[in-house]
Amino acid sequence: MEALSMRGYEVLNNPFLNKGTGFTEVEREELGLVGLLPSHVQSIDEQANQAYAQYQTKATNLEKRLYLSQIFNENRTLFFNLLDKHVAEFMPVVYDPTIADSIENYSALFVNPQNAAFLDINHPENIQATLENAADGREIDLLVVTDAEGILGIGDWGVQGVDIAVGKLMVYTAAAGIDPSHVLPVSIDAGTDRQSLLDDPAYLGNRQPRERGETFFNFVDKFVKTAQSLFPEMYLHFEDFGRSTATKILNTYKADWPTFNDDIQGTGIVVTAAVLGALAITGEDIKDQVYLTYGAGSAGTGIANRVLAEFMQQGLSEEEARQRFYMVDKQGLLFDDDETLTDEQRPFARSRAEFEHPEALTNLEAVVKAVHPTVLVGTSTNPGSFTKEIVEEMTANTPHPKIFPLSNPTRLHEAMPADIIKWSDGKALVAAGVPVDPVTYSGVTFEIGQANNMLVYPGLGLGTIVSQARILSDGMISAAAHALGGMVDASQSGAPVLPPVSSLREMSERVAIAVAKEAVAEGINRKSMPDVEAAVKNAEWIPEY
Ligand SMILES: NC(=O)c1ccc[n+]([C@@H]2O[C@H](COP(=O)([O-])OP(=O)(O)OC[C@H]3O[C@@H](n4cnc5c(N)ncnc54)[C@H](O)[C@@H]3O)[C@@H](O)[C@H]2O)c1
Ligand SMILES: O=C(O)C[C@H](O)C(=O)O
Ligand SMILES: [Mn+2]
Repeated sequence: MEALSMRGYEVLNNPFLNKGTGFTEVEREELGLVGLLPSHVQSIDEQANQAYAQYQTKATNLEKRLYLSQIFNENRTLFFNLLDKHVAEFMPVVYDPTIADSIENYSALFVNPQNAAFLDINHPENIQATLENAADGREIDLLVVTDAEGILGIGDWGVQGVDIAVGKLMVYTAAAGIDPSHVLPVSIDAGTDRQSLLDDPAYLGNRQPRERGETFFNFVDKFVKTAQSLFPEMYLHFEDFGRSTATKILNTYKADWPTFNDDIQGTGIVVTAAVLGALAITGEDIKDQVYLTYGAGSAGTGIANRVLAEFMQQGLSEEEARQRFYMVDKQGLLFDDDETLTDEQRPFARSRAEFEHPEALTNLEAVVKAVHPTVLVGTSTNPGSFTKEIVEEMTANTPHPKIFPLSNPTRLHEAMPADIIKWSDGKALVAAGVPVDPVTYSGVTFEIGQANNMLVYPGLGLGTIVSQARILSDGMISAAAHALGGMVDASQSGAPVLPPVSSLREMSERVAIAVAKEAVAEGINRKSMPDVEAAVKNAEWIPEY
């Protein structure tokens, strides 16, 4: 960034350069800031303490988020310094679940475009100018793009979904020290099928039905090719695309460019790590597990593929591994004679001949009774669907059921961890998509792991960016799952199946090192890395002046 060519208000109004009252007297002289600020020079710690005191006066999480966004809009360094000091407390406010409220209210709350690139489906000719304008001469290493067709579990939010790209990038910096001046959030405004937005006079996006098919895919392709030519070092992260486009887009680009789909791959890694963590606690063998997906969309099938790969890595043939997987979606257990199956579901579909009464397997409870899962993962967006009966049934058939309700935000969780622990008489190992408080049951305090892709995507991105890996390989993804899965404390009763969010930085660094080492081992790093650990540590941006 051409910091020194800017002066006065240009500097104060640039969130990547602004230090506010933190500018020293010398800097004020040099940058034409004399008289533009109150005279007292504050340290970043003083600024952060003052901001934290203000933060605490805000009544709701959404108000807290808006307050922090204001700091983000004005001074990125201060924002990330503050986030660093209070990471576990701020994460639910900056990110999930509060981010869902900010997306739903984006147009009404709009004050600042937050340096995002807003691509308009009606103007493919503007893609290049949009990306160039938004990058504003900055080198871009990381781009998070959403078309917002499937925001969390809350569906299509049109241009308002841009907040998920901004929010995911906040987590990249907070967790893995990605330099916030080297990132770009991107919204593809392809219209929306949400009638309430189309009817809302305050809605800030295109008021038209969502564009699909060839027009949509051609637009995405033009965007990807343009971004690749403008930002040749870029790691490309796709977020919250719809079930019918997410895998297709990932598969189009992943063999030639470092491309990542967070819902499919990030969630796959975190849940694999959670399964490995749970098995480390119970001492069970992965080969004895029976895995049931509830909600077989992008996340559900992405997770199942990653856990399946882990079964195979641990010695099962593909056929043996597939025998241990079942999938339930709206229609019930997925059968191979069902013509509505998606391409991603089909390999997991079962034969009706395996069951005495296949016609009865149209709901989760019936399937749980028939297949006796030991692992149940919810990515269905169907709240309350892991009932007492289901949890009791699993507990009757396996000593330690592993039950992970992952649908976000909180109101969509398939069950709340406290209920699962109660219904299983303290036997279940639970992880949830959002942060939840520890649960005390029969004298044991259970810490609940947060099986959210935030635990892994920042480190995965950092490791890939630092090594300048040509692609994000399957081996790098597996290395990330193992790095995270090896971080549980099996000796402590009530231990979580995943490490706590308070150790996000340590986790991300560990994942980044494992991922970069794997890139080097595979020979796909474009940057030579004699000392991977040092390279990862040196790459981490520190939020100080
Ligand atoms: N914890 C995490 O890190 C994480 C990551 C990704 C997604 N998720 C959550 O998972 C959920 C799904 O996300 P996605 O991206 O896979 O969405 P998606 O739309 O691709 O998939 C949802 C699937 O659930 C199915 N479904 C809907 N209602 C159902 C019902 N009543 N019974 C059974 N199946 C039903 C849909 O048919 C679809 O196949 C969301 O709530 C999202 O927030 C969590
Ligand atoms: O955004 C999150 O909190 C996780 C995940 O990517 C989701 O779509 O729910
Ligand atoms: Mn997502």
